[in-house]
Amino acid sequence: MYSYWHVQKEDRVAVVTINRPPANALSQAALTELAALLDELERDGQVKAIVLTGEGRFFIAGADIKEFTQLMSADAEALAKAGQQLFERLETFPKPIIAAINGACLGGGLELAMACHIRLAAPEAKLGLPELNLGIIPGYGGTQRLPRLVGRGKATQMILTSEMIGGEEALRIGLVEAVHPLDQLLDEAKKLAGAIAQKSAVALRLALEAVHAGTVLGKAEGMQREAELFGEAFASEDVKEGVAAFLEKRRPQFADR
Ligand SMILES: C/C=C/C(=O)SCCNC(=O)CCNC(=O)[C@H](O)C(C)(C)COP(=O)(O)OP(=O)(O)OC[C@H]1O[C@@H](n2cnc3c(N)ncnc32)[C@H](O)[C@@H]1OP(=O)(O)O
Repeated sequence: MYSYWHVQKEDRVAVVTINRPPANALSQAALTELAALLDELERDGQVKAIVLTGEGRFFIAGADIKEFTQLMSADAEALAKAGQQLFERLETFPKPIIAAINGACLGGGLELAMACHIRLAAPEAKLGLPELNLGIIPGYGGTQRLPRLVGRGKATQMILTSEMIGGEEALRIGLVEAVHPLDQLLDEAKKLAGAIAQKSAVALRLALEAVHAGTVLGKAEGMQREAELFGEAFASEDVKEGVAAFLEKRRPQFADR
């Protein structure tokens, strides 16, 4: 159904794999398909968590550089805005998205991974924003998200030098949450997604929104939003089940309502 994205749904988790040899570069067509795929995953009530990974030895080596040869300045601005919008959609997606970074995760690839909610990596992954090597700058949100994740100094250093770091270094600076051997990475990501999928879909959505609010609003407004969302959680059926299950010393069976 999609030319560049393979989707496997299993136990309420969708594993989405980009397959665009040789480097899984993000062409405009691949990004258009990703937007449609997100629509599908949002609608699918069976899917509660998503794992995003790359086929072969690359995660995503960036935007497709071959599409840059004819790009004019005005078109480039529009292209950046469209990419930013799509990655904003990932960041505000109502279901958790885990990036399983299996290999080169560069430029637009890292920008996509940074828009995901959680990142896991293999030690041999290579993460970086090497756009300056091409005489351009990151354009899909990299200059904004990287400093928020690793601090302004380290982000500026990575962007200005185009340095690529491995999974362990990415873990050390807070760019990824965990490192797993490559042959276990996908299983670990699925395991994490599966554990998350046990929660109420309502609470997952509200928690994601509350955390995101904190990154775009000031603290006082973020607190206000958290209180509102806390109130919304109490309007769900799942809160009754969660509290009853705790009191009855059993596992909750959430209806996701
Ligand atoms: C708004 C967003 C902007 C951006 O994202 S700009 C792009 C940022 N990304 C980059 O600059 C990364 C460019 N790629 C590389 O630096 C290297 O590649 C790697 C480090 C990822 C891998 O190096 P190695 O293992 O030596 O492989 P290889 O022979 O360079 O690449 C294998 C094939 O993949 C193609 N390729 C790699 N990255 C891209 C890309 N981003 N766009 C289009 N093609 C790419 C190559 O050309 C080549 O292809 P062939 O085998 O036909 O020669």
